[in-house]
Order: sequence, then C-alpha cells, then structure tokens
Amino acid sequence: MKPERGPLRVALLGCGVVGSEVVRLLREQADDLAARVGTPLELAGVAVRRPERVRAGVDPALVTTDAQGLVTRDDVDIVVEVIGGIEPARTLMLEAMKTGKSVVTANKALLAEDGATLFAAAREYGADLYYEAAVAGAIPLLRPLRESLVGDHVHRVLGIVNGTTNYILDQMDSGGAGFNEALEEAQALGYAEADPTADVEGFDAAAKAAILAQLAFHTPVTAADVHREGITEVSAADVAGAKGMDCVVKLLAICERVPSEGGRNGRGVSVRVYPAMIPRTHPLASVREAYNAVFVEAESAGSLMFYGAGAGGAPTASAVLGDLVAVARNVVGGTPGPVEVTYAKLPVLPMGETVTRYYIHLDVTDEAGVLATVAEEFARHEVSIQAVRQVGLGEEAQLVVVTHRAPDAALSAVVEGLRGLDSVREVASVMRVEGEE
Ligand SMILES: NC(=O)C1=CN([C@@H]2O[C@H](COP(=O)(O)OP(=O)(O)OC[C@H]3O[C@@H](n4cnc5c(N)ncnc54)[C@H](OP(=O)(O)O)[C@@H]3O)[C@@H](O)[C@H]2O)C=CC1
Ligand SMILES: N[C@@H](CC=O)C(=O)O
Repeated sequence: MKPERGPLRVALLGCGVVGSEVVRLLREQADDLAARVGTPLELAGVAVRRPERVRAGVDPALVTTDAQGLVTRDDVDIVVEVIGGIEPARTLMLEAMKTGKSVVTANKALLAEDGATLFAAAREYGADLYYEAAVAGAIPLLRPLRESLVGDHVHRVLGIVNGTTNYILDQMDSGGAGFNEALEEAQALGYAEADPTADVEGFDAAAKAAILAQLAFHTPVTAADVHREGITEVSAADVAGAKGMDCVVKLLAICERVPSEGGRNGRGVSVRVYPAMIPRTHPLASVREAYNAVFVEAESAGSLMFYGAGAGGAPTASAVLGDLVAVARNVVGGTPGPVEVTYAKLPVLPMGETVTRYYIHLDVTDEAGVLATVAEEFARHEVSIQAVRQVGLGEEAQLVVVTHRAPDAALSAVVEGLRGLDSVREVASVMRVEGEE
C-alpha cells in the first residue's frame, strides 16, 4: 500500500479580485478538493502588498509581504500567482519553479510577453506551469486547444476575449451608459485590469490572442507580434452606423493561418485585435455584458464555439482551481503535465497583408460626379465595392461604402486617398467588417 502523503501546501501570491475568490473556494470546497486530488490542499501563505487590509476568510497569520520568502519555502508545493503584471510576478514564478514547485497563474500579460522564459524554466526544472485562467476567464479553452485538439490542424481562432470592452460596447449599443460610466461599472464588478488602459486599448485582448495563437498553431507569438487596436476611438456615431447596417461593434481577437500554395502549415499567421462590425445574426453579436465567446475552426473537428463568463473574481477563480487540482494530481502522481512545444516557426504576417473588409462613412458634397470620384479611389487601389448608399442631401450628404475583401494595406490606402478628395468633406467613420460577405 502507498504511504499516505500529507496535505499539499499552496502559496497564494495576490489576494485581490481573483485571489480572494481562490481563498474562498479552497475553504468552502476543501473536502471535495481533497477527495479529487487524493490529499488536502492547504494554504501555506498569502502574499500581498498591503497586509493591513482586512480580508474576509483569510487567516491574518498567513498574510505576508515577503512573496520571495514564501515561494522559496520548503513547505510549499504549489504556487498560485494572481498578482498580475510583469515584475515581481516573473521573478517569483521562476524562483518557485527553480525550487521545485509547480505554478498556476492567470497572468496573460506576462505569458504573452515572456512566456518562453517561463516555459523553458518549467521544462528545465520539471515543473508544471498551468494558465487556463489567463484567457477567457471561466471558459475551458486552453486545455481543449492544448490537449483535446492537439491531434487536429487548427485554421482559425476568433472571438471576444475581453469582458470589460464587451461590457462597454454592449452598453453603448443598447443605449445604456456612456463609455466612461460603463468602464467604471466594469471596474466595480472586478472585470477590468488594475490599469484599465490594458482593456480599452486592446493590450489585454492582444496578450490573450498571442497565447491562443501560440497554442493553436504551435508557433511562437508574443504580444508585440499582435496588431492591436482598442475601443477608445469607437464613437457613438460608429455604433449608430453599425446599427444602420444591422450590425453590432465588437472587439475581436482573430488568429488565423494564412494559406500558401500547397503548403500545409500556411504562409504564416495573422494575429490581430480590433473593433469590428459583425452582423446581428452572427453568434458573436449576441454575446452581452462581460461574457466571452471564442470559435475554434479545425480541419477535422470543424467549428467549435466556447462561451461563458470571461472575467470577474469567481469565474476566474474557477479556472485557477481547475488548474490547481490538475497540478496537484500531477504532484501526487509524481509526473508533470505536458509543456508547450513551439516547433512550427511560422512568421507573423504584417497587418497590411491581412485580408479584411472596410465600412467607410463619408461626409460628401452633394453634387454630380461625387460617386464616380469616390469609386475611382477604390478602383485605383484595386478594392472592390460591395455596397454603396447615399444618406442625406445637400449639407447632410453622406456616403456609406462597404468593400469586398482586400489586403488591409490597400484598404487603408483608399481611406488616405479619400481624405485628400475635394468632394469628401470628412471621413466620418472607418471600421473593419467581419463575418460572411
Ligand atoms: N479580474 C479578472 O476578471 C481577471 C484577472 N485575471 C488576471 O489575474 C491576475 C490578478 O488580477 P486581479 O485579481 O483582478 O488583480 P487585483 O489588482 O485585484 O489583485 C492583485 C493582488 O496582488 C497583490 N499584489 C500586487 N503587487 C504585489 C506585490 N508586489 N507583492 C505581493 N502582492 C502584490 C495585491 O495586493 P493588495 O491586495 O495588498 O493590493 C492584490 O492582492 C492578473 O494577472 C489579471 O490579469 C485573469 C482573468 C480575469
Ligand atoms: N480585464 C479582463 C479580465 C479577464 O481576463 C477582461 O475584462 O476580460
């Protein structure tokens, strides 16, 4: 008979929105977790910045500001990092792995910036590094990509991966709160990052897109490789324009293989984050509030959709606990899980080469020949127009143009050209359009 092992000791780094929910779940589900792991999970310490704060359900004797001391303690088996940011999180995780501990983290910013260093350490020290909570909150998405779909050939991952911006855009669309008010609500609900610029400027979604692309295509992708546009430039007029087209504006993360002639792996990958119009009939259009949804399109599996709570303390803690149990089982079994291998070295293609569609809203002079002048600008850059519509007359004259698919460089050259035309008073709105033509 195997000797019974003692409890597994868990060091928690950070006890904010996510960390406090991890503590609650560890306490409330202690017996079930022990049964699932085969031994109890016990909190060894909780590292924070402000130890004087009262934290519900946390034994004050466990609280410390010495995170470094905590992760290197001999009586710690697993480290859960929910501090966020690059440092000291990176050093702490590396120290933990160096001293034989496995790590669970929700830190997408760090994984997308310097995941390679962390994965190398995990390999070198035989430690687990699990991070399901880093992308799309509660939704099991990384494990399906890493394990269930590892035998398939993924073509595309596309979806809404930032709860805060979806919440704001949803409010703008439904005529509820304005941008700032909706952002404040998202912060109060625990969806936003410590610095919400990461959300509204698309950094958070770009980090998640990098992580998704790396897993889906087995190729190194960092946040710096991702074309990123946030939602701060999305105006009420853009949202109204989308409504006029029976569309809705969503911040999308898109990771796709770009096909090559005959090559199976493709010419490279395109990884991008930007606000785009999608038809209201598209499944992503019905993703409201801080929910996330991601489509994965794979050769044999076809199209899979993952949907659920993408942010917030409890949903994210659920994903952390899932990883914690998985890692704990590996510790009990004495074998670490698989570590990411990025064997394919596919280039990340520049945005200019990516094929997209544009919606362009122009204020124009209402006179004969305007349409022809505008159309000529599209033709000059070999961009084909799918639909054009005039709204308003005289001073109010406007043209709404939707293009067919074309390289992004050509589309943005068209916009530049339009800005220079005498008959175009203003380029009032430009937005990419996703979904079927
Ligand atoms: N909130 C969400 O919905 C989601 C968050 N995440 C990720 O989870 C992580 C944590 O996010 P969240 O809980 O929202 O963040 P919070 O800002 O709410 O919590 C951060 C915690 O880290 C502690 N901390 C900060 N700096 C240090 C330091 N130098 N040493 C020790 N402790 C420190 C803080 O201490 P103190 O309490 O004393 O200030 C706080 O307890 C981030 O990586 C985030 O991106 C992932 C998915 C969803
Ligand atoms: N700030 C993030 C939190 C989850 O990752 C978001 O809003 O999605």
